[in-house]
Amino acid sequence: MLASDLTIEYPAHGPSPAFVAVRGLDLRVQPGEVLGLLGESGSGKSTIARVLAGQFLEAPRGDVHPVITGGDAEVFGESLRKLRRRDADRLMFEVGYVAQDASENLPPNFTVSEIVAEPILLRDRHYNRKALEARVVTMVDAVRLPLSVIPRYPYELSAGQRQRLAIARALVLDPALLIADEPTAAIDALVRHSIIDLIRELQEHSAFSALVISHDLAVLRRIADRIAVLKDGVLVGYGTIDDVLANPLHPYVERLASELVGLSGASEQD
Ligand SMILES: Nc1ncnc2c1ncn2[C@@H]1O[C@H](COP(=O)(O)OP(=O)(O)OP(=O)(O)O)[C@@H](O)[C@H]1O
Repeated sequence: MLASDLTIEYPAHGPSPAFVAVRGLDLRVQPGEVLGLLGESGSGKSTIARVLAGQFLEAPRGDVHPVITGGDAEVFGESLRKLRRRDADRLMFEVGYVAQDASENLPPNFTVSEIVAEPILLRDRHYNRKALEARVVTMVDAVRLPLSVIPRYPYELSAGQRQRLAIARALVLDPALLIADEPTAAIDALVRHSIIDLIRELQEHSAFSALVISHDLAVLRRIADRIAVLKDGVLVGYGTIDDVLANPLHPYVERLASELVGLSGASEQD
């Protein structure tokens, strides 16, 4: 994945004027790398995730979808600026996407089995049923869910289990790139690390590239090889976590670095 001078805008709608959410972004996720995208609320992280996952050609009723108004991004050589509906469907099968609210938006009337199997059937509705069942078992097991959840519905699972289910669904087609938007946001602190460690473990096993988004540096420290720091839609830090924090190029990064020093000072005193 390569973004060059990428600018993304929400067009004017109703009384709301047009809004540039991401400006002049240069970003690359290398093959097999986990890149962390860090930034405070409203900095444009979800907009980038949605665009890079190719899920920006449609918007929910009454809303607008983001538009690439400058530069471009390429995902597996596909220009997102020129993306058409047909290409977006194909991209959906190549990029695993865990949206920010994925675990809360799982189809309520589908069982775990149907939810994990759905992307396979969308790609090939004649897929062999026995192979499909076997793939569901493999994925449920891979995300460390008990096989007893297979006939259950999302509302019967805990928030952490639903998140594992969303990850299983995103990875069922063996994507070469995973985009995970705040994968630990809806989960209590105790389970948070286990979800992040699970993504890292799956990534190491299957060697996919990943863009993991979080507002929490501690989360990214656990998983990312490098980070990109976003502030008000602009990249203000990019590199290994240690390099970015050691050479802050923006007051926001400086603040992050000093907060971290404060934290480690506090833990030394404990
Ligand atoms: N549909 C929309 N129309 C207009 N502006 C929008 C729309 N969706 C998001 N924005 C604006 O774009 C900016 C970036 O939003 P985005 O959701 O990408 O941020 P974020 O970093 O993911 O925030 P959070 O961590 O809170 O999810 C925000 O200022 C937001 O208000």
